[in-house]
Amino acid sequence: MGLLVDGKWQDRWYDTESHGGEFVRESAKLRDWITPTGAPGPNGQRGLAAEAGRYHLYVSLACPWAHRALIMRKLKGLEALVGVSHTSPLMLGQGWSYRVDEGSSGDSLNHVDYHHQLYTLTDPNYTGRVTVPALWDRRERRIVNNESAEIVRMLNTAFDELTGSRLDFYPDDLRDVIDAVNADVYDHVNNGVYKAGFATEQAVYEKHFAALFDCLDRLESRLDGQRYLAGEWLTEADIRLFTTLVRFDAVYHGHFKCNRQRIADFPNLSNYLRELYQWPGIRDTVDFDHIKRHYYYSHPTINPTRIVPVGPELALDAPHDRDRLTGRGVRGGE
Ligand SMILES: N[C@@H](CCC(=O)N[C@@H](CS)C(=O)NCC(=O)O)C(=O)O
Repeated sequence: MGLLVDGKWQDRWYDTESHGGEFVRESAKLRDWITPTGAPGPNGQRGLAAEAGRYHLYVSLACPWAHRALIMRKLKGLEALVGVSHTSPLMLGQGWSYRVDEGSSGDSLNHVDYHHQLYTLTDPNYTGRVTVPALWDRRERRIVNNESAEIVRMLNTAFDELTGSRLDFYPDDLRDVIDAVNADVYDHVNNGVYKAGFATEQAVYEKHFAALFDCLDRLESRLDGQRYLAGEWLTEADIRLFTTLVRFDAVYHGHFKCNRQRIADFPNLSNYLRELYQWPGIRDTVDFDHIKRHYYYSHPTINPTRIVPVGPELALDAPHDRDRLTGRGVRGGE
């Protein structure tokens, strides 16, 4: 694991020491947008036109951020239009790799061995962390965007003319509620598990542990009276929570020491997790072998033996009770 400095790869673990034991996530740097016509993005970002076959997603099947993009690609019917390559689950000295012998799909597009090479193809002097997901433009041979929250939004709308999909995971009238839930879930759950797990000071770990479970308690209550996070419609807020929940009992509970409870111990969250896991298409995007091998094998500061636990048994295919609440599916699909 490491990062690029002036285009040179350096094998370095996160620097928590200069932040008092805190893991501080770096903001994504590549922020262009795909739009239907190539018009600028919502905040004036450089726009690139949606075209069949032009863009390619580089993901890790282990990564919760990349997983958001994979789910959106699936649910929006983009599989024939946007290709995918996945890394090996093992993120070692050279970071994410496309070594087929280590479980990657390989990179049939650019034939790189390591994900950082895609960043230096984009900018030979790139400085920063080298993360998945990355959305690649085959025409300009560069990464368009490496922020999953934005990739999800682009996939939600940019290709609709080409696919005919009318599903809307970020409807106008629900944006305020989605944005508010996302902010809470991002800080305390999606990133919260990392802040607890990568902390190198006891007090820092305990602070993030408490904030994580306070947020899970809030979500548990919220989901008692409504089917999805924004109400009766499944939205991107649910997809963003799902990718952390589905990894929780298998990885975050043990590896990141987020062990006040398992998700299986929260009646509403566990039923909600099962409903989403069973949602047509979603189960196919979940790979527990990659998930478990990645975390337990790639973080030697946390798990130096690299032993990957065998359990737990997960019952994600068991029936759920969410039909007791009104659910209307995804907006646009009615
Ligand atoms: N803000 C980014 C974060 C992505 C991210 O941190 N991905 C992790 C994998 S789960 C990664 O590639 N980490 C490598 C590193 O930090 O060096 C996003 O949501 O797209």
